Amino acid sequence: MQNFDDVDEVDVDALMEAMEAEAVSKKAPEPAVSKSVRSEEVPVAKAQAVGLYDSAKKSHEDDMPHTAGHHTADPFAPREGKTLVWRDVNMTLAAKGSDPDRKLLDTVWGEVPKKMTTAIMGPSGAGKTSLLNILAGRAQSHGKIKISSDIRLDNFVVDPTKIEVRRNIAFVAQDDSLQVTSTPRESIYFSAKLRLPKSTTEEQLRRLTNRMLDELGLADCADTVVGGALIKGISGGQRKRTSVGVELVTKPALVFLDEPTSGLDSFSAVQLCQVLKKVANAGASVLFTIHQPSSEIFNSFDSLILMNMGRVMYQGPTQSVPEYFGDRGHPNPPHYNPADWIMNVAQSVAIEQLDKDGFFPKDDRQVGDAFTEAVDGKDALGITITSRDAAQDEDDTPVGLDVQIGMLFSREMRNLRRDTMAVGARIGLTSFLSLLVGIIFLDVGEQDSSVNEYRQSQFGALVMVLMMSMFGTAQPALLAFPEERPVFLREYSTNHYGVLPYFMSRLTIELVLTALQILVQVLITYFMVGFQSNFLFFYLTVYALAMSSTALAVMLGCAVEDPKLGQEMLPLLFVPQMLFSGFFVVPDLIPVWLRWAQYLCSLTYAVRIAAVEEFNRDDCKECQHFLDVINADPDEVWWYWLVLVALFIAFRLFGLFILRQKAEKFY
Ligand SMILES: Nc1ncnc2c1ncn2[C@@H]1O[C@H](COP(=O)(O)OP(=O)(O)OP(=O)(O)O)[C@@H](O)[C@H]1O
Repeated sequence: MQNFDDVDEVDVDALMEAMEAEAVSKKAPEPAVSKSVRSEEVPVAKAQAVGLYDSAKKSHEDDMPHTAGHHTADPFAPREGKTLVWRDVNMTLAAKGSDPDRKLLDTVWGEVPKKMTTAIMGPSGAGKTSLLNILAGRAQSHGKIKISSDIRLDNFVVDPTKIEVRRNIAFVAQDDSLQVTSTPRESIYFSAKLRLPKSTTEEQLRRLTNRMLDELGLADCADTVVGGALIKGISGGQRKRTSVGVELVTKPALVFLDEPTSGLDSFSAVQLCQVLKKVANAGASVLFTIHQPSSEIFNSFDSLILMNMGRVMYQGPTQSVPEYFGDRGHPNPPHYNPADWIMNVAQSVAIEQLDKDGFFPKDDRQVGDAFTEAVDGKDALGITITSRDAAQDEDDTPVGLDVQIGMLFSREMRNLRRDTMAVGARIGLTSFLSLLVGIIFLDVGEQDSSVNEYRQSQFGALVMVLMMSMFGTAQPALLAFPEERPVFLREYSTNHYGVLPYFMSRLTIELVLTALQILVQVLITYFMVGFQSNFLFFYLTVYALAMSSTALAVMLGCAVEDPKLGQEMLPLLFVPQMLFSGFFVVPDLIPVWLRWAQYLCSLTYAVRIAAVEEFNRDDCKECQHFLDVINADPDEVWWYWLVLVALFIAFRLFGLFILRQKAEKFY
């Protein structure tokens, strides 16, 4: 064999020939990029490495045109692939007490070549998920975790934590985060509609969706809701396949999946792997972690990365695995599933012994200089530089904000229609509490307000109705976002829609739902208590307070990750409001240094507006005095309205800001 010590000087064609000869003997699927780096194969590895980086440069020349595949209704249409290469990926957990630093990933290297399926295997805790997350931009240094890496996409250095890069990677996480009230058909269509170019016709979207459902064996449950903890729906395996379909329908060039076959029966697992293979054949690079594959599934992978204790124990073509292990003293016993065998070796043989046996190959690929300039006018994401500024190719234009808001809104409406229990419980509870208040304060509003006791009760009824609207609407709003968070994060990070359309569609739903809830509440209490204010004015006041309270709750919901924590924090935001309402303590008696806080309380303003409307009567001097005591000035009602609306807008904007900050983080 030739001496390839000086790879930089070597004739690439000769190297390719040598590599092909080697690959033929091993029946490697795609010798141009696949590698095995045991010591006697170093020349081949180097040749492949040269091929790898050379192919990265050439990829722009010999690939399909950029828009290829966009305009067909075939989810397996040919596409421009991308090669992802990485080296020196390190992840360290900083020392704690007397424990030293712990290397969770140690100088990990590898690649996902285009047109191939690459599996990451390894014992539990080996670092598979951590590696996948780093490559997908879903992990970053934070707290005690330090991460460093050199990741290249078609030989451009990229930082996958950047949303632009992440959006080019179709990612199927281990936990399925699907909208529980959507069906698999609706979920896949939703993804296709929002992520494929605007020019894709409805007919194409429908056919793409149907094809995806058929390929993944989901045709029988295509119109059953996904379901969740409270709603009965499709099975766990069907959910998993739906998650895969949601990503694959967009014809991605890079597909990452975290344990896509877990929870699937063996038939469905094979079916899914065949689908992944088809996607790879279409040009995509497919990378996934997998636990205990059957030998049939194992042999279907083109390439394997075996991780052990945060290090790369093997990297190369799957077909070479038995030989690689055999050469190192661990031959695969006859009729033994090679996947089980290599896991067995990885887990039962001491790491020092494995080192001695010659596992854990070093990365001796010749990593050339990364591209810094666009190749053929295209950058790392395969986007023509000019089209970044102005979408040159009309057909490639993504859908606009209108479509995003429309799709999100109709999904929310569908959610309301299907989750009747949640809406029913909300309206039912409101009716019950309103009736209770109505019975307790029956006709109180019709009594003589100049009598101190009656006036106190009237004011009590007023504050009670307002507080009820505050809690009754804030609670569901607070819980809604943390519950929906996983779905939002997945969809946002995979480029379904922006933060603003999501926020707007949620706001619209809240406006409608809250209007209905408050109408029920006001209809019951207004007439039973016998309030003296104008009905419409009373309704608007209660509604404005409810919207401002939901804005505060949504802000809190966006800030906390755990719904339980949010619920516990709710009293912290609302109890002070009650104290400043003027009902429990006259504002002038509150310590001066704390009084400023009342200006942040929407309840204070709503109480003042409602009190002025109820008690500002010329025939009742006591009422005028009462308004003075609670600091409700009839001449300043417009000002109270202004603050109430301003608080609503401020809380909403702040919520939007927090959501935007959090949307880009996964850790
Ligand atoms: N944020 C973190 N903080 C502390 N340790 C972490 C963190 N993330 C990962 N680890 C540790 O890193 C190691 C690798 O974890 P990882 O989840 O990547 O393994 P895995 O191979 O995917 O395991 P499994 O097959 O069980 O999912 C584990 O020991 C895990 O405890």
